[in-house]
Amino acid sequence: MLKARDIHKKYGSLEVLKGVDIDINKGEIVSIVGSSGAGKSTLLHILGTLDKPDNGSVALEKVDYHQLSGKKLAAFRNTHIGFVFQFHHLLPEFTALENVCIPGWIAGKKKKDITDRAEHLLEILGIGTRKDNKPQALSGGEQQRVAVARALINNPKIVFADEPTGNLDSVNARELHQLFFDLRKQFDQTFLIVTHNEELAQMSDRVLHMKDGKMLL
Ligand SMILES: Nc1ncnc2c1ncn2[C@@H]1O[C@H](COP(=O)(O)OP(=O)(O)OP(=O)(O)O)[C@@H](O)[C@H]1O
Repeated sequence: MLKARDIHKKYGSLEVLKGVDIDINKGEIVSIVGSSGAGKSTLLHILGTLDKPDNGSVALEKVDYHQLSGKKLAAFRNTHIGFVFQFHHLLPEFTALENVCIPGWIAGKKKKDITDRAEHLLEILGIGTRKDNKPQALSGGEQQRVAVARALINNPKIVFADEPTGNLDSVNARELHQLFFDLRKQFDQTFLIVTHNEELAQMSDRVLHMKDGKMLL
């Protein structure tokens, strides 16, 4: 489903990615691990369209999306790619439900369909009763679940998660890990997760190890 070849990236004279290949199949939950500075987040940002590679290609179901630009790239990102970050980046003035709906509104889908799916996702994630609260009234774990629901609202082909549980205590982290697997079971959802969490890495279908800008075999 996701295929990247020979990804290179430099920041000034710093060579951060030195020819990375990656293949992810539909419905897989894959973790990327490696020491700090290995280039994991840079790779995830490139795969997720948030940054461009200097060289190499990235295709999602055969669409080489780094060839897209402007509005086409933004639309591709919004409809096909979900993101979960360490800090949830929820909008404080909107309720949990509204935060989940926003990417659906941007995609121009029917309001009722978006609301129904958002409510369903919040239910699955165990926070259905908290939907009318604004982020500040939610716990860290609840906020992160809202962020996961938001990532899933447009039924993305893949979700990229960068240290999704890095800011959570171990109980909340474990619960969120379990939810990724529940979502895979329910939607055949594909996840690529950068993590320092050993437990999450071990639960994954595959673990990819990065070192000094390269994927270890
Ligand atoms: N925008 C940028 N400009 C300059 N250097 C950058 C930029 N982004 C990342 N780097 C550098 O690239 C290297 C790889 O960073 P990256 O965040 O990808 O590593 P990482 O493996 O995700 O590390 P960590 O586990 O600490 O998050 C680091 O040396 C970092 O300082």
